[in-house]
Amino acid sequence: MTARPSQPRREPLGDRLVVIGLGLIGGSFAKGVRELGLFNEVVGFDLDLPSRRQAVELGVVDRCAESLEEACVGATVIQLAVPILAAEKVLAALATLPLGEAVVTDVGSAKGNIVRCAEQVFQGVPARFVPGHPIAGSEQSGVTAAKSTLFRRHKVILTPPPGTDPAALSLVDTLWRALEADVEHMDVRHHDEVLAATSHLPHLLAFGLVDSLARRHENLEIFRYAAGGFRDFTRIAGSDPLMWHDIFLANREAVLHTLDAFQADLDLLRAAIEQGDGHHLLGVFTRARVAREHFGKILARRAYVDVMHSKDLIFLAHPGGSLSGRLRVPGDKSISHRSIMLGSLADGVTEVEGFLEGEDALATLQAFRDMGVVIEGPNHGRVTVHGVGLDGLKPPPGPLYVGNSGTSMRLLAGLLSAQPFDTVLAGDASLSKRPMNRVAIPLREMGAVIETGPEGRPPLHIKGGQRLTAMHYEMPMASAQVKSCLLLAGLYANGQTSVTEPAPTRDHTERMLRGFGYPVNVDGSTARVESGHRLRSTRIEVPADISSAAFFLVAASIAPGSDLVLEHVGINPTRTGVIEILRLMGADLELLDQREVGGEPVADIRVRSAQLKGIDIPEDLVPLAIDEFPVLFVAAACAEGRTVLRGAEELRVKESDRIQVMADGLQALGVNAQPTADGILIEGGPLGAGEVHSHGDHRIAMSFSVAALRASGPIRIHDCANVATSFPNFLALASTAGMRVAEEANS
Ligand SMILES: O=C(O)C1=C[C@@H](OP(=O)(O)O)[C@@H](O)[C@H](O)C1
Ligand SMILES: C=C(OP(=O)(O)O)C(=O)O
Repeated sequence: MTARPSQPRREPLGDRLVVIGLGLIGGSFAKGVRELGLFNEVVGFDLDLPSRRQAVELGVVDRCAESLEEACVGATVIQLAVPILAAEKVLAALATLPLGEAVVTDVGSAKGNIVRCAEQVFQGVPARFVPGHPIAGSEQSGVTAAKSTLFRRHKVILTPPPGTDPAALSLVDTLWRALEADVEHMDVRHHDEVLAATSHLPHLLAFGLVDSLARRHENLEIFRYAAGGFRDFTRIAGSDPLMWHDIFLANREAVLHTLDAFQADLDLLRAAIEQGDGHHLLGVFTRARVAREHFGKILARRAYVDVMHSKDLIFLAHPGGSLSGRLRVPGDKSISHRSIMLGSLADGVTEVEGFLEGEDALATLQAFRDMGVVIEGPNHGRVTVHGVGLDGLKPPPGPLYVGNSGTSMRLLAGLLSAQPFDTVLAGDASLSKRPMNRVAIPLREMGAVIETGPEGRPPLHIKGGQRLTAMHYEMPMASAQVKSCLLLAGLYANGQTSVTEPAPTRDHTERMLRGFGYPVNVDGSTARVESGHRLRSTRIEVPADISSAAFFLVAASIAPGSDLVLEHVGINPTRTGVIEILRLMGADLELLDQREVGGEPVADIRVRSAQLKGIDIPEDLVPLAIDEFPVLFVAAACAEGRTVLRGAEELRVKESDRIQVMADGLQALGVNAQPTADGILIEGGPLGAGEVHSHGDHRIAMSFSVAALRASGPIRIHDCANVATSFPNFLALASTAGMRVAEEANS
C-alpha cells in the first residue's frame, strides 16, 4: 500500500469514504478526498480487478474491497461512480445492505432516472441520498487518468429531492467544495432539461453527423476534405459510446423534448435555404454568433452582465504630461442608441457608420436582436439594421437586459408600452437604483400598463396589447430621455402626442425621426408627433461623442503645454454646454471646419492649455452639459477662484450620485468641494495624490484620470470597469494623447 501523500490535512469529516467504480471520475474523487485527509479511510470497489489493484498502487484509495457488501461496511459516505445504467443496479444491491447512517451520493449525468430508481428499490427516496453530477468529463478514462485536481473550478450540480436530510446534503456539498468545485443546487427535472440541451443534444448531433457521413459511399472524399470546422464540431464524437448510450436511455424524456424543438428549428432553416430566404439565415447566424460570444464571456467569467460584481478594476493615473496630436473619440452614445431603435422600426435596411461599440449601445442592439430584428455588426463601427417596420417587433424570449444604460431603459419603455406583447426591462445594480416613475407615470396616462419595482425603480414589467391615446405632457424635469420615451410611444398613440420641456435638452430623437422621413413638429419648447406615418430606412453617420471628447477638452485645458485636435465631434447646440462653460472659464477652444453630417452639425475642436478661472455656471447651460459635469468639476478644481453650480439636482440620479461622489473624490485629493442639494461649490487649488472611488460610474472614473494631470502624485481610481459602457478605448486614446493612466497590474 502506498503511503498517504503529505498534503495539508484537515479534521476528518467522517470515518470512511467508499467509492464504487474506480474510473476517471470515481478515481479522481477518491484521490482528491484522500489527499486532503477528509476521512480516516478511503475504500474503493470496482468489478474490474486490475482497476482495483492500480487504484491502490496509485494511491487513489487506502484499500479495495472484494465485494460491494464488504466495501460498504461502516461507510460514512458511499459515492456511486459507475455508468448510469449500472448505477441503477448498484442502488438495487445497496437497498439490500445494512447501510446504517451512510450518506449515498452519485455522479451520473442524468438525475431523474436515478431518483426514480432509488424511490423504487428503497420504497421511497432515502433522506440520506444526495444525487450529484460533476461536469468534468474528459476524453481520458480509467483509474490511471485519475487526478486529485480534476474538479477544481468545474461545476458540480447537486439535485436533492424534497425531503433530503440537510446534514447529508451539507456533507456532500462540503466534500465537493473541498475539491475546489463550484457547487450548485438544482431541481432534478431542471437539471435534466438543461443537460439535455447543452450536453446531450450536441453529443447526439456529433455522433449522428459523423456516422451519417461515414456511411455514405463517398466517405473517403468527404473526410479527406474535412477542415477545421468539421474537426471542431465533431470532437465529442470521440467520447465513450457505452457511456453515452446509457445517458440517452436514462434521460430519454428531456432529450426528446429538446430534440423536437431543435428539429423544428432545423426544418425552418431547411425551408429558408429551399426558398432562398437569406433574411432568415442571416437572422439565425447573427444571433447565434452574438449568443456564442456572450456564452464564451460567461464561461470565462467576463460577462458584461457581471461587470458590477466582478473584481475591482483600478485605474492608476500618474501626474504630469501634456496632450498633443489629433484624436477621434468613439461615436455618440445617444445617437448610437437611436440609430438602432429607429433603424429597427423602419421599413428597409439602415446602414450606420461610427456606431459606438460600448456596452450601453450594445445593450440596445441586443434588445432589438432579442425582439427578432436582424442586425449585422458592429464591425469597426459599421452596423446594418434590417428594419421590421413599426409593427414588426417580436416577443423577446425573456427579460430585456440593458445593463447600465438609462437611455436604453427609458426610451424602450415608451416603445414597448405600445407593442402587442409583454416585456420585462431589467438592468444592473446601478440602473436598478435609478428612477423610472418619470416615464412610467406619463406612459400610464397614455394608457400603458407598467409595473415598476419598489419606489418606481427597475425592473419594469410592461403589459402588451394596450391601445395608447395621445396626450400633451409638460415635463417636470429637463430630460431628453423622458421626452424621447413619450415621442416613441406617440408613434403608436391615437392622435397627436406633444411634450413640452422646461429647458432645451438634446434633440437627437426629433432630428433622427425626420431623417427617417417621419414628421415631427417642433414649436419652441414643444415637440409633437402623430401616429399613422412610417419610417423609411436611411444612412446614419454617427459623429464622435462630445461627452467623451469633454474629458480631453478639460485635460488639454488644464495640462500646461497642450495643443490637441479632436476630430469630427458632434456639436449639436443641445449638447455644447461644455464648450460654452469652458469658454466662460477662459478655455482656449476653436471650432474648425464646421459642417453638417446626416442632420447633425460636427466640427474639429482645437484645444490649447489655458489658465482657467472659477465662474457661476449659468443655470440654462445645465441640461446642455448634463453628462459633462464630473469633468467640469475637475476643471473647476484646477481653476483660479470659486466655481458655483446650481439647478443640477438631476446629477444625483445618474449612474451614481455625481454631486456626492465627485465631492468625496475631490475632497480626498485635498480640494475644497462642498456639495449642495442641487449643485456644488468648488474652490480651485492644488490637487494632492490619493485614492478615489468611481462607484461604477464611467464618467467619474474618467474624470479622476484627467485630474491626475495636475495632481502632486498618483491617483488610484476604484471600480472603473464601466468605462466600457461609453468609452471602451479610453485608456488607449488617453495614452496616445499623452496622459499617463493605465489599469493597475493585477487589479
Ligand atoms: O437621451 C439621451 O440619450 C440622454 C439623456 C440624458 O439623460 P436625461 O434625459 O435623464 O437627462 C443624458 O444624461 C444621458 O446620458 C443620455
Ligand atoms: C447618464 C448617462 O447615461 P444613461 O442615463 O444612458 O445611463 C451618461 O452616460 O452619463
